[in-house]
Amino acid sequence: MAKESQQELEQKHLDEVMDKIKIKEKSLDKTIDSAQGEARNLNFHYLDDVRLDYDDYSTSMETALTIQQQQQMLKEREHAWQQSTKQLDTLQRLEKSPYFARVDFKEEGEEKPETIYIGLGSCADDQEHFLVYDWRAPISSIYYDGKLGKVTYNAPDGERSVDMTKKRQFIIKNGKIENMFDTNESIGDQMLMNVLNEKSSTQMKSIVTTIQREQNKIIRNTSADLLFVQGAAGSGKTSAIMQRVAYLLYRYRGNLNSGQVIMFSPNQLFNDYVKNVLPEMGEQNMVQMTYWQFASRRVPGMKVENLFEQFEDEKQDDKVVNFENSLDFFNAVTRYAKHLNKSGMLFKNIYFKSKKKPFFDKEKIKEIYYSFNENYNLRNRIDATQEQLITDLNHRISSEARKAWVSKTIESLDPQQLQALYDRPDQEFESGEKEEKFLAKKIVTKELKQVAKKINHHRFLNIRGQYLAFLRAVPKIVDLAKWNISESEWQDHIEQVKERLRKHKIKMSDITPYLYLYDLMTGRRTDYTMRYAFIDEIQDYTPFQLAYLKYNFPKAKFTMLGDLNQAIFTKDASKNLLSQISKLFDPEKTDVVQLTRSYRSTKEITDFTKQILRQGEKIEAFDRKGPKPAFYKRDSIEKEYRALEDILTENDNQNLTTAIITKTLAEAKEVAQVLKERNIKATLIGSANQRLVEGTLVIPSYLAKGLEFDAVVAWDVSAKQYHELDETQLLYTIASRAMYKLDLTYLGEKSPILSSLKEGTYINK
Ligand SMILES: Nc1ncnc2c1ncn2[C@@H]1O[C@H](COP(=O)(O)OP(=O)(O)OP(=O)(O)O)[C@@H](O)[C@H]1O
Repeated sequence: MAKESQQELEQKHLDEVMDKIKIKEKSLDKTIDSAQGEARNLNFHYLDDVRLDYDDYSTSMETALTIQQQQQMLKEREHAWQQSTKQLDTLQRLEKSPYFARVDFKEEGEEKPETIYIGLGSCADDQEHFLVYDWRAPISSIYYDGKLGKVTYNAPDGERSVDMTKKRQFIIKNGKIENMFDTNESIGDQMLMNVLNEKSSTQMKSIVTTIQREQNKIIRNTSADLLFVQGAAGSGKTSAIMQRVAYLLYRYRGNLNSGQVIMFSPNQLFNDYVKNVLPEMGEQNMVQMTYWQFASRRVPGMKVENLFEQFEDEKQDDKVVNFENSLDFFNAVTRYAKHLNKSGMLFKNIYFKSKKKPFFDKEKIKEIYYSFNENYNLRNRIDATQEQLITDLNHRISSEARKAWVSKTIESLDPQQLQALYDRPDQEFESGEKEEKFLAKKIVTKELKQVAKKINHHRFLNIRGQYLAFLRAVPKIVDLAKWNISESEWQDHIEQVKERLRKHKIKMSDITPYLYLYDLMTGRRTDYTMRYAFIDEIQDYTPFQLAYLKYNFPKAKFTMLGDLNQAIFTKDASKNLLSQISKLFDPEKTDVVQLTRSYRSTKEITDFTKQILRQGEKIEAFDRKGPKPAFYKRDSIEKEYRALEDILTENDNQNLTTAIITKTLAEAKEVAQVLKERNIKATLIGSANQRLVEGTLVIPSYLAKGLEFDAVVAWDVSAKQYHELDETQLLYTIASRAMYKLDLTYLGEKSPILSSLKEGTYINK
């Protein structure tokens, strides 16, 4: 049959489905209205029906039962109502474009193929016959996974095999089939091309209709404890995670909710960028935070080095930092904490009234702490110490009541305050002395509450001191020579940490060991609620941080995604990250997936950017055409700015959104300022707390992570700016943000990192 008439038939089917959806919507609307009405009614009569008669004991039991029954009914109604609203929500999403694919397949032994349509949600007609299958349903997997012929998928009762006879894709807009393709490939390139040709936006899009086979593997993996995805820039790692979360929430619905899924993302801007993907698929967003937020909310009194400081601090890459980021160091903390069970725990005095004489002396606390036998672990020890201190505190109430400050306090009270101390207004006492004793006790008990609070909050622990003591003990635990660190270098480091702690500051490389030590010392309970943890841009994490995350979320399965070529914080140390991480997980339960095809950029840009990476990493370009990347060599800053102006005008004329990406924040500020003076509208993204907006942006490299733009201007890629070999990853990250057009300006000499590009893969302008 000609495509035309096929399309007519499909349009007819589509019209029928849409009609049925509309009818369903109407009936659901009614159900919701009446459920709401009933709930309201129930609430309204609630107070009438429940006659609260608590004075009479015999009826109070009855009252309680009535309340319970009423509440149960309300809950059920509410549940039905919620179900219906959820369904209505799905239908409304399906209404305009109910599905995007069709597959025909024959079950074994069957003659006639079955046809199913796949869309963003499921919908069945009144006879419970599915009009549309959710893309996450087991059977839908064959659409993404296989070619025509024999294919298998995982049904709830195990693997099933079917013969797929047709695979058809639709582009449907407002109820009309605009185009359709029959394909044998996983997902036809034509459909993908259509999607990829769309313009960039400030919000990430869902890729449901064109998920690729390799990506599907990531999305539907349920067996691995650690799923590690190494993927080139633009290969859809982030997109795949978002789809995976949606998939998991569907697959385990009823048992898994979005609050049990956590995602660590590179920065707040990025969170903003992806925030609509899940809601558009009808799911709630997971818990999302940056590692910095995760760490710093635990230490409210301290200033943790932030992204900006971390990036702009030149000395980041030294050997001490590398050591502190390692698993060796993690193990050192673990060993040190174990040893604390025998000795070495430090304590602080607890003061009350007098600043000179402690109320509880640290030596005394230590004695209590170590008085418990060896079977105690650190957590029990702290609990038992806390209990003992509270008991001691209570014993000291009488002796404290005899102190001078107490009678002075009583004298200073006004009649009202004094009155408030009595149990009853007309309380009588045998003698004045007894009365005074009574009041003194009251005052002391009240005042000692501060001490009790300190005890209960474990203020007797000396966490900072303990961290420093640990650092001092490190040379005894680890052979520092192995890390090429001398005794005196280590001592210097300790002094620096000490000095920073004194100012309530801590570096990124110290905060995680600090928290880990604290957790072990106090036996803080780790987070058992999280079932899935996602870590994007894994290359910017240290093995220590990953080990800590694993410790902190013991029940979670991990999905880690990254591109070791984009390590802009950990640089070369990231190269052996994978081998370090794999030590943390059972190898049997670790799956590694490689994504090599890059979807973000045109072939011209991908072919250009991959040359920046010397090792000739496996990166395949997707065959989409665009202009070749262009270099603008200029010999004065004025001319460089003029070139920038020309590029921006050209991009504007082509309706492309441009991001000017600079190396540092200071540069970004400067470029934004100059553009302003020249009356060119551009928004400076100077902090991760800002919003992405439409129009031209000026943004420093480390904030551009994970984002993408129609056009990128890599500002000043001169030899002066990028000269270290380990800045390769940085340049690669910048250049690979471009989807369609990439321009690179520089003053004087081009960076040596860009010197061996093949001729013909770029132009000079
Ligand atoms: N299967 C797909 N269908 C359509 N578009 C896709 C697909 N996979 C990826 N893309 C698109 O490619 C672009 C890059 O995807 P994404 O940001 O997820 O890649 P990434 O691997 O996280 O990149 P990076 O590491 O560089 O940040 C996005 O615009 C995304 O929509």
